Amino acid sequence: NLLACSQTAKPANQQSWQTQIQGGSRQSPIDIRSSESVHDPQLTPLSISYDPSDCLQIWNNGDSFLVEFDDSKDNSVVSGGPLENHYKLKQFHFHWGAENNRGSEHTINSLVYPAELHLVHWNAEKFRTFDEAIFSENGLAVIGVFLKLGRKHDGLQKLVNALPAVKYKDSTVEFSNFNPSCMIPSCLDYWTYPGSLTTPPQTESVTWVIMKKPIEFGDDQLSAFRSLLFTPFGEKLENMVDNFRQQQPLMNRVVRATIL
Ligand SMILES: NS(=O)(=O)c1ccc(C(=O)NCc2cc(F)ccc2F)cc1
Ligand SMILES: [Zn+2]
Repeated sequence: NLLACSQTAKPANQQSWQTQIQGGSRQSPIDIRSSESVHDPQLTPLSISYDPSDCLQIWNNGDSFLVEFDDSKDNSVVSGGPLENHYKLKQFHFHWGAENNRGSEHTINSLVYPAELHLVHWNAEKFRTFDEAIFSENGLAVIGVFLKLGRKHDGLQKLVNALPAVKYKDSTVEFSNFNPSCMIPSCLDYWTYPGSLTTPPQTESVTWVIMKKPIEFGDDQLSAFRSLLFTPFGEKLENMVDNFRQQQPLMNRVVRATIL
């Protein structure tokens, strides 16, 4: 039985207003104001199933570290909820802050989390490749999961132990048999809205699904994220921190919520 999933958030300071991308009408991330979200009874539960044998490698791309999956088969997919088709998992990555009072890209009633997980999927029924989908309407579905500091996350530790091998930009390390399901909250309540990539080219091709409940992870695990570098070997050391985008105007969009 699911615990009451309603999440009460304490409002924090207002996010600073940022100039919006030229001509963008559906940019991400945004602040989700729960009182303005629309409960949509037609939103079915998400169907998420991942195959750990699809996990290939970890890559420090200079923005974040990406855990990349083999998307040549149909084993790691998400469907249901707001999604018309099934979407294949391509990679997951995180955004985090230099300090615990910032890090997430989305916020809930201005409540910021120290980190946010993005599981990036592409619409394999409508498009042939990820690169095609990324530039297309309904091309991508990204599941966002907030991380809050607390108990160490046992499932995440395997990933944390591999991070020293990808300390520098452009480094990769083989990484296998990891099941990202361990990072999905047990409560499957979510918000959903039409948005964009949060890094260039910020294409407006993303259906965002933001899980209402955060997962917990430990201080040492967040420290491991913060000891990655933006810079390649041999260059000045710049810690990979504050790799989140400033929030964007909601414009003419509605955030829908589940009633689970
Ligand atoms: N933070 S987020 O979840 O919104 C996000 C997800 C994926 C990407 C991405 O794949 N970029 C690289 C990339 C860009 C392209 F334009 C084409 C291919 C490609 F791999 C960027 C941001
Ligand atoms: Zn992201």
